Amino acid sequence: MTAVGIDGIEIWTGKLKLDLPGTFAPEQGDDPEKYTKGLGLNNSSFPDVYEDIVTMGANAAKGLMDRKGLEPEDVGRIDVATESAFDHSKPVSTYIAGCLEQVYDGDFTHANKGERKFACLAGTQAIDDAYNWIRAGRNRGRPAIVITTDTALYARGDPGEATQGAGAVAMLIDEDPSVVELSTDQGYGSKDETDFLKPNQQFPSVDGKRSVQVYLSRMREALEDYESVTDDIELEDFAYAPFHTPFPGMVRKAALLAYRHVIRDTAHEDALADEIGRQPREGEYDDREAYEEAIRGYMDDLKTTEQYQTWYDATVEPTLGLSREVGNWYTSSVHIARVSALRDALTRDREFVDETLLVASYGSGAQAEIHAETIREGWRAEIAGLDIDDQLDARYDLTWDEYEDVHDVHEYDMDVEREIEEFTQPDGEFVFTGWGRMNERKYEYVE
Ligand SMILES: CC(=O)CC(=O)SCCNC(=O)CCNC(=O)[C@H](O)C(C)(C)COP(=O)(O)OP(=O)(O)OC[C@H]1O[C@@H](n2cnc3c(N)ncnc32)[C@H](O)[C@@H]1OP(=O)(O)O
Repeated sequence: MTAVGIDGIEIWTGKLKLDLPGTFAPEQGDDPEKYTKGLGLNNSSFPDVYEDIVTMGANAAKGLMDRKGLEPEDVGRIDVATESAFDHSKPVSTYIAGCLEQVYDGDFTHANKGERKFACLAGTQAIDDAYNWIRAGRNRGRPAIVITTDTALYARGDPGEATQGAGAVAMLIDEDPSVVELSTDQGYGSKDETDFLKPNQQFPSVDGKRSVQVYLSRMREALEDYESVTDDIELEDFAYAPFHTPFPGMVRKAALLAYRHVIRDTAHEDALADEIGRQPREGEYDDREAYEEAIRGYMDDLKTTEQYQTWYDATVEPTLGLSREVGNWYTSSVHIARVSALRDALTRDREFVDETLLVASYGSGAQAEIHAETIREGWRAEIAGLDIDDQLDARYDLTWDEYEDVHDVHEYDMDVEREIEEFTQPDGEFVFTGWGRMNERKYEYVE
């Protein structure tokens, strides 16, 4: 079967930055280490006043098309995944295609466009759609562009405010891909949950503590489902394991749970037995409560072992690099985790063509999905071509007062009476310019 997967990637970060330990923590009266060590975040990205999900998505897509030498007619499909859409009918992909048509000679008239929604999972689902479309032979040899784009803002004062972020990723999905080939096998964990939702509102209603538990439960179910369609997973099978990363501390919890699950009844469990005992088995306990307490004790011990730490440092920690500097990008989050892993491999000059990633996506509401990806020959050139370090360095560092203004500017219901100036100068990018006669948002390309 022809390989299908990710052939190219571009990232666009919001052009502003909030320093969490330096600027946010003092205003909250918090110890800065709650952010750097507890949540695992240093900075969040924010959109400047002329940026939104369309400009960020269009800028990422233009970067991708230019790098891959594509014209609009070459593209058969544009799907956008977002949980920050401002229009209940017209998909964001049409706005983005409209932007791109301002700068290319051709148009996307014969491209299929859509929008995917399942919280942060939607980007992975949009990749699935493209994969299925190509595998079904309906693509006429053309690739798909999948764009994940979000302004992940929370209401002021919500505990989630510390985990905000804004940015976009554009990915080219094609046959014979340069970066990774996607596995056909997938595992799902899915249940109707009300942990994080936006019922006709811009900012989420969140039960933060519960959302953490829901994430872990759905991930466990997805892992079990994935194991049921593949051979049992071995730790050695995966070079990196990129997870959906709302904040790195969440992944720390998920990785520990996944490790415990995967090593059960293996030589890895045996090797730890002298140090921390074997994993509790439910049948050995009188009731569920006692069993769960024993599991918690085992996990506390497990995370201190050298065996676990070595695996975590090699396989999971490198996936968190970008997240620590940008915060939660919702639909993009697992995709920047993958890029972080590949950047780590590049820095280490690692030869790992044909090695495998275990990719774990998640969306509140709630569903997790797990699949594998195989590294392809062209990964190194694609990842070396990213300019994300320059973008991160160029971000404008907001003061507290400026952060409050920026949050107000991006809040739909907020009537900002004073004029808030842009903090950065647009340069070779799409910008938001105001509203049209039908309340549509308008965009221009600034040279
Ligand atoms: C939103 C999505 O993208 C979808 C999902 O993944 S849902 C799952 C994740 N959920 C979210 O991201 C929801 C939005 N976030 C939130 O609501 C909140 O950020 C949160 C509930 C996750 C945490 O908020 P909080 O209650 O203010 O933080 P709190 O739990 O006190 O502290 C965070 C961590 O820092 C640790 N910490 C606190 N102070 C510390 C200090 N001084 N030094 C070191 N660590 C510290 C805490 O112990 C805690 O770690 P553990 O959970 O491992 O114990």
